[in-house]
Amino acid sequence: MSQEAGAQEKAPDVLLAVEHVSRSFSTGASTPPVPALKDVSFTVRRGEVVGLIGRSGAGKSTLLRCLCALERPQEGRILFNGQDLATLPETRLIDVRRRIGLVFQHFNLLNSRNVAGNIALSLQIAGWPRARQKERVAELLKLVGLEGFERKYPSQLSGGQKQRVGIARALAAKPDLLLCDEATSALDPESTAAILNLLEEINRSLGLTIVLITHEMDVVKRFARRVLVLDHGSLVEDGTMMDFLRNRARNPALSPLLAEIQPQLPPAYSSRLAPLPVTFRPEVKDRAWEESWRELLTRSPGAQLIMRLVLDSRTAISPLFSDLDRRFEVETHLLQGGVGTIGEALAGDMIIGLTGHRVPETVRYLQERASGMEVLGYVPSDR
Ligand SMILES: Nc1ncnc2c1ncn2[C@@H]1O[C@H](COP(=O)(O)OP(=O)(O)OP(=O)(O)O)[C@@H](O)[C@H]1O
Repeated sequence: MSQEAGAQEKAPDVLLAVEHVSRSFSTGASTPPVPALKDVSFTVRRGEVVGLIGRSGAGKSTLLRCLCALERPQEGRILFNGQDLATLPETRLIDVRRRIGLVFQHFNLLNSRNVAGNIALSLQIAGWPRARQKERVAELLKLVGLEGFERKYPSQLSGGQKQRVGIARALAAKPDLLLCDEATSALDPESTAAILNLLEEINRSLGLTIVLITHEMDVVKRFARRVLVLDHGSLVEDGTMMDFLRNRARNPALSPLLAEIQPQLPPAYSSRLAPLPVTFRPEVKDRAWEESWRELLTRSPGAQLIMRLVLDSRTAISPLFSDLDRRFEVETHLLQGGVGTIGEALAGDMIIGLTGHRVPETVRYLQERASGMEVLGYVPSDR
């Protein structure tokens, strides 16, 4: 049995398997090659919606080009429907590319063709008989909410409408995978929300696998159930949005991305935030840390311990703050954030201040209950 057939048999629900993919670019004889992707591995199951995020230069475009077989990795395999795009002959790659629909940031519509003509172009390229093209175009216009727009030209459409045409064109030949490259980055917030809703609807109704590549954290938070994070060419996270929030403290690469969506300490507090005399280490039952808090209170009675808390849906809706007051006689101040929807579930993401003598016990108690926690420091008493 070939390696390819073996991979497909092992996991028939896996549409895409990226295995140890590396790609670098040479920029001249005297300079070392620039690594764009370093040993990247992940799989995407059929019907999944995955958000792939990274800052500028993280390697997103390079990965996208490898996924749609426009570029080959120097190392590793990219199995799409069990076929390795890294080694498949060019003649067979043409068929593979037809199984992948691409949605672009700047829509890439032909201005000389009307809406119907732009969508039909995909069908012509895929060799659909002319008689079936008209019916398929009508079906697609209905799907993307553009019935009655077939004779309009791109110049007569808004950005959101152009992207709907782009999505219809990408779906025309019934691909197995929809790859969206910064599909909402050129749109205003309202059109972004509408396009993300449309993609969600398409995933639900057609069961289509979608990989959305973006640098916008807000888009991923809103859309994807699973998040992949690229940083300097390496895959540094693969999990749910909640995993992502939980791991913030552990993985410094995530902080700048999460700063876009997570609550930040208000300036009145951040300007006074000081490091604790002894760092809280969640893994150690540390007497020195507990004693240092009591000693700090003698110098600054009423000091507030400042921490970031991530709560799962059950804890987020529980009366947690009054529970802390009852158990430990601490006051809890909600400084920023609260409870909202993350991915598909309700969750808490907040910054709180704790005052009281039993703050160390409270922090340990929260440690057991919170999905994620980070002690940021303390703010001295202003009394
Ligand atoms: N053709 C190329 N020649 C030389 N270097 C390249 C080439 N393509 C990409 N790179 C380099 O590879 C790295 C990753 O680039 P890539 O375009 O994949 O990142 P990106 O995450 O898509 O960034 P952006 O969000 O800014 O588009 C960068 O350091 C980039 O300069």
